[in-house]
Amino acid sequence: MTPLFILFVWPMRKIKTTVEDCALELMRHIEEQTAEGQQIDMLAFYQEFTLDVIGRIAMGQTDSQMFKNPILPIVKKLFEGAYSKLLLIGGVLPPFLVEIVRQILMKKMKMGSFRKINEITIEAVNRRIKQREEDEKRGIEVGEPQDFIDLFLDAKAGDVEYFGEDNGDFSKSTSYTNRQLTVEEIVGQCTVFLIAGFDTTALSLSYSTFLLATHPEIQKKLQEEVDRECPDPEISFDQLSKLKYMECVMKETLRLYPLGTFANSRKCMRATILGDIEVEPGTMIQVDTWTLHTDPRVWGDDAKEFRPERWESGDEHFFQKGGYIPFGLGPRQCIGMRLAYMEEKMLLAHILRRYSFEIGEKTEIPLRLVGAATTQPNSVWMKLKARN
Ligand code: HEM
Repeated sequence: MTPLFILFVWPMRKIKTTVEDCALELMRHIEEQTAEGQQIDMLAFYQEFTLDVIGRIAMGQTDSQMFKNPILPIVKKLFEGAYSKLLLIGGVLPPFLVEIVRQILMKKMKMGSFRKINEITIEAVNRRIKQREEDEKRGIEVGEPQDFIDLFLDAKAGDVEYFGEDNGDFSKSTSYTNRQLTVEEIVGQCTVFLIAGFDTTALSLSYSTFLLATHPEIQKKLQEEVDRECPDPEISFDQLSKLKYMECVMKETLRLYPLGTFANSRKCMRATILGDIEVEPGTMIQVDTWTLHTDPRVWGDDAKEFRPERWESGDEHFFQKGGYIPFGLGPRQCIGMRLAYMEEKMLLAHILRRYSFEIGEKTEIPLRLVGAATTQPNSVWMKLKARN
């Protein structure tokens, strides 16, 4: 079953309030921890932020858990573990080996970090079911959904989008349903959101931060836009949509530092010719997103440069050429894209109104990239200079 429907029925405007709450909470921590001019590792701060957002919209968390969230070290382990490497090579293995890798992963998932995350989510879902039962006994009607758990509990069969084993051309995930979800399935869905939405967005924010600090003229132009479009203490949904240069910065960041690229893999369902290569049905194809995103035939001679302006005249031509796939492509494209962009815009706007990112002695230049399932910088230490 695809979690696709959930981000359609959940109004982004409602999520905006939660995202801004989390952004303001992070601002308090930033202020506290940089008060004496200390440098901070922005990667760690962004992970606190994105986990808080996902925790509050998908995991039944009711208030901020920043810098005290017991789930954080567990989730981080998921991305460091040996099985994230298995996940990575899974995309390029022959089908019979993919099945073996899948079995190993399933076994691993029943142990360790996944088990702990599952336990926490099961508890949250059961708590919500109990709460609803008690409310019903007291004659209290089910109100507006507060988060994804409510939406999943309310979902009827007709709400669920279907994707079969394949769509004729390629296949990816395989399961689907036509009935109300069980607790196990709801827990599975929430866990998918956690895993897919936590690290990716934190990393994208980290890379943007690094690029802004190393390109002060671009940071200044972005600050001018934020000052102009977001003059009030609270940033509205409409103000966010006016941050056009910010969008260019985010797109350019994901071009130079694509994430979760292992997910850009597909099983070929029909005999196909790619360039001068014949691809047999059943072959697993792994797209090399890093190379694609810096191909001079698509991007020009300055392909390796950070130049957000290249997006200012629209992006259709890049998509038409198939040269830009940070969120994948087709029916299984990332469903969290709008959420990720909103989180990034909201947080960066709040930070850049108050501070400028500056390189400090601890900043690693160039970034030291580590990891497996998602490539990530080892750290993104920054000085945050208060603006006048
Ligand atoms: C900058 C942040 C993000 C990046 C770069 C990113 C990237 C990707 C990529 C490359 C895929 C594979 C798409 C494909 O196979 O065509 C994917 C899938 C997915 N992403 Fe994201 N993602 C981000 C944020 C999020 C967030 C915030 C969420 C949810 C809270 C999310 C949820 C998902 C889910 C559920 C899938 C699987 C979709 C499916 O198979 O139907 N992602 N993402």
